[in-house]
Amino acid sequence: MDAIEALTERVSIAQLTGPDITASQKEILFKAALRAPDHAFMRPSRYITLEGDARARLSEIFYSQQAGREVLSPEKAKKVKTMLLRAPLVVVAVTHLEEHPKVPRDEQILSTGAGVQNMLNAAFAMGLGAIWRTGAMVDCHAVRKALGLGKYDVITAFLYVGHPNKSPKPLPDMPLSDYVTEWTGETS
Ligand SMILES: Cc1cc2nc3c(=O)[nH]c(=O)nc-3n(C[C@H](O)[C@H](O)[C@H](O)COP(=O)(O)O)c2cc1C
Repeated sequence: MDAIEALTERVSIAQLTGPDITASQKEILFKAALRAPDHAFMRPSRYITLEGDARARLSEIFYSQQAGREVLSPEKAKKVKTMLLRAPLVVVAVTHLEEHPKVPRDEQILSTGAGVQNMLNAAFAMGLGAIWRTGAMVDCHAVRKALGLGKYDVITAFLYVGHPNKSPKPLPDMPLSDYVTEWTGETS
C-alpha cells in the first residue's frame, strides 16, 4: 500500500485474529516506531512484546489484582482474564521519563505516542489490523512490576496487532475545515 493511502485511510481495528505476526512484520513495526521524532535524542521509548502464553499470564496477573480490590461478576472476570488474548501480538509501549532542562515530561510521552502511531500506520500498510488501548492495566501495580517497570516508566499504550477479523470500518466524515484554519496575521 502507498504511504499516503495508509496515512489518510488508516482506521483502528479491534476484531483481530491469528496467525502470529511474523518476525519480519515485527521488524517493520519496530523500525517504524524508532523513527518517531525525539527531542534532544533522549530515546525515551521502550517496546515490550507479549505473545503466546505470556498474554494470558499478564492478564491473570491483572485479574488477581482487580479481584483483590472488588468483587467481579463472572462476565467481568472472564473479560479481564482474556483481555490480552484479543490479538496475537500486544506491544506495551513504555516511556522512560528523565529530567531534562529542555524536554518536559509531556514531550517524552508524545515521542512514544508518535512511535505508536507509526506502528499503527505500518500495520495498516502491511494489511494488518491494530488498535491503541490503555485502560486500568496501565496503572496496575502488579502488571507494572511483572513487566519490570520502575517509578519513571509510563505505559503509554497497549498496542494490539493482528489480522483483521472484519472488514475495516468506514472512514469517519471529518471535513478539514472543521479542524484546520489559517491565521492570516491579524490580531484581535
Ligand atoms: C492514548 C489513547 C488511548 C486509548 N485507549 C483506548 C482504550 O483503552 N480502549 C479503546 O477501545 N480505545 C482506546 N483508544 C481509541 C482507539 O485507539 C481508536 O483511536 C478509536 O477506536 C478510534 O478509531 P480510529 O483510530 O479508527 O479513528 C485510545 C486512543 C488513544 C490515542
